[in-house]
Amino acid sequence: MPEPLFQLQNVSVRTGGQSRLQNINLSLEDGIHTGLLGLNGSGKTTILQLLTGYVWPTEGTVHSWMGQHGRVSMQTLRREIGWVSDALDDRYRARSSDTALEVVISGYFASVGLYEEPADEVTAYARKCLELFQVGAYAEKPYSRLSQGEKRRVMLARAWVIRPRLLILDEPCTGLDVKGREELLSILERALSEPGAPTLLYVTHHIEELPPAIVNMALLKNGQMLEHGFKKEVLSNDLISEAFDVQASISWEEERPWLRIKNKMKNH
Ligand SMILES: Nc1ncnc2c1ncn2[C@@H]1O[C@H](COP(=O)(O)OP(=O)(O)OP(=O)(O)O)[C@@H](O)[C@H]1O
Repeated sequence: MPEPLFQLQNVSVRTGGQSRLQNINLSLEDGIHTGLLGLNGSGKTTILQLLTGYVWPTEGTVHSWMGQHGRVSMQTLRREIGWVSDALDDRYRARSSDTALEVVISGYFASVGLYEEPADEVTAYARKCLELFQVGAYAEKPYSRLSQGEKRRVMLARAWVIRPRLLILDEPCTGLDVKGREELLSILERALSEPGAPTLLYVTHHIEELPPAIVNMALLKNGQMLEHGFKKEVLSNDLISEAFDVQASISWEEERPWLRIKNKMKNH
């Protein structure tokens, strides 16, 4: 059995009287890439914040491979988690002259902007990460002038440069056209087959963009876990219809699921 990287046990989160998650049990296994799926407001971001210690459970416990949250240094843990999100991209908006290479190296220092002189090995590895995500040619270009697809790949390289154990991709295909999405997914798939690649947690509300490498799925609805387990069992017609409040069916093309809506709103 693979060892759990993270385990949420009976976790509930309430903030300011509002329930965000209720009685969540979730185990992320080392080397088993997992997708986290649910509509807007279903609790996906709250789970990410729990894993990274930016939100604490009102009830229940969170464990990582380092130990129970609250008993281990969150700073040390965060050094081993790569997180790609639009929120991070936004923080680079004001830094229009940073090059793609500087953006990647800043990931090594867990900063937005580069304030330290990197060792040669760090710079060399940052270039390798850019190559891995096929944006090596843009190393000296300002990040702000890259296309959405190129920016996203630079951000992947930024997350990769710390050699994370867990790689969180939070809606990585938002804003990409179909070609950009497919390019990103195939480059990601190749990167995940590299020796020492991290375990992936892929967060989305779009089924079509789940990469083939995903093995397990966790399906959320209204702050509750509808189902968690092997993807082909979790992504069933009934469970997806329930999660998305529509009559839906899933068809599989090799390892990729595609969604078809049979009719409009389920309960309307
Ligand atoms: N800081 C907060 N204080 C109170 N309630 C919050 C807070 N952040 C989120 N919530 C609520 O918690 C629930 C889950 O939100 P969350 O952001 O985790 O969902 P999500 O699945 O990530 O949504 P999206 O796909 O829109 O990002 C929602 O009802 C939301 O309104």
